[in-house]
Amino acid sequence: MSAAFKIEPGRTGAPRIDSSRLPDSSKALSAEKIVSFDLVSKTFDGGSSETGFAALSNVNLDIEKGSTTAIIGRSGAGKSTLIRMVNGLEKPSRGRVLVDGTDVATLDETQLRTLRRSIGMIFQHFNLLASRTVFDNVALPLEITGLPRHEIVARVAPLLDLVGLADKRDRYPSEISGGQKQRVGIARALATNPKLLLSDEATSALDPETTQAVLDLLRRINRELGLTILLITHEMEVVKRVADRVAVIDAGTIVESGATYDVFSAPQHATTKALLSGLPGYRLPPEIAQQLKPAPSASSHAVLRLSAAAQSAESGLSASLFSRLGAGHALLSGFVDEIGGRPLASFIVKIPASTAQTEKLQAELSPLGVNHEVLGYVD
Ligand SMILES: Nc1ncnc2c1ncn2[C@@H]1O[C@H](COP(=O)(O)OP(=O)(O)OP(=O)(O)O)[C@@H](O)[C@H]1O
Repeated sequence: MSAAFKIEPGRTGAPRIDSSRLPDSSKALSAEKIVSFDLVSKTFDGGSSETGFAALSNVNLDIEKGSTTAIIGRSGAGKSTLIRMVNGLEKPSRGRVLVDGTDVATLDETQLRTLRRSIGMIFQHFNLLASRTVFDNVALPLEITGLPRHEIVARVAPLLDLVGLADKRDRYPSEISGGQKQRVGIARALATNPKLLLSDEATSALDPETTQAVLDLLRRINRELGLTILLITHEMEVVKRVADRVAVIDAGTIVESGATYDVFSAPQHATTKALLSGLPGYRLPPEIAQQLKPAPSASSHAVLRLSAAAQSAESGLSASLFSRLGAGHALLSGFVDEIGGRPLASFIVKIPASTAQTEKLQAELSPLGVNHEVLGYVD
């Protein structure tokens, strides 16, 4: 776990992380911060309320240069408010937002315009101008800066190549698909050669196949151009596919953050667990979910979720794991997923409640590098 990513309450007790096992993209991250939220709070005027509505409270979060960081949380948790502070669209009521070390609140209009040119943004509904062709949409931010036409052409053409739309340059937005519209949005966001790309639910309006293609493109941009990406999403599939870092926000507070692999393999906070519960490997078989109780009775079984690096599974982990669970266990489901480029094996098992006493089980499973979580009890 990198020290540059502030650890919030809730990550205590998380599994130890062997940084030598981090994927190459994570290793390549510099510890330099591109964005820092420093004790940021935001209160909106609350209509009849005198105190207003606290949308963000004391948010501390660093975004590492070169990372792809996802901010996740339920609807209304404060994700958009947080991300909009990075380009000065929203101002903190307290605290500071630093971009490359500069407090955004101290910038005058001209400096703010310069900052915004260095930050690209893509949106759920693409925000393209219907009256402009693909080429002219991408060219727009450059026209605003007053760049001569020949330089605009020289900049836009390779961007259209990068996003695979060179053959659509003269089409209008109404003549291209949703995925292609988002590619135009990405090319437009890259036109001013930004150091940071903000993504606000960029794939939420796309079908799964198109989402994959757009995510692949974002991953390429992150790796090949070294662009830092800060995204907000409610899609956990998006997080596990592109984000090397994740921060979980709940009611305006960061409740958990860290490397995506660590957070996804051993979620600590109830909100994180709830957000992940729909992913394969976390999902309970429906008949078990229906029966699940919070406390054991005399004859009940504990339902556990076990997770471990799948490489260990190849080296005989599953055999030792299941032998340590004892003869009374039953495997309810198993899934190997890829989180941030690393395989993670998850099993849902049922064992006699008497063998699920945490300390004993911990002693059995820890040496194998297996995390476990008691999800509840069934008869
Ligand atoms: N301009 C505003 N005035 C008053 N309240 C606001 C304003 N903008 C946001 N809020 C409130 O602040 C809270 C956080 O809003 P925000 O849009 O940041 O959440 P979010 O996590 O992005 O939600 P969603 O996923 O639904 O977009 C919400 O309760 C919202 O109603």
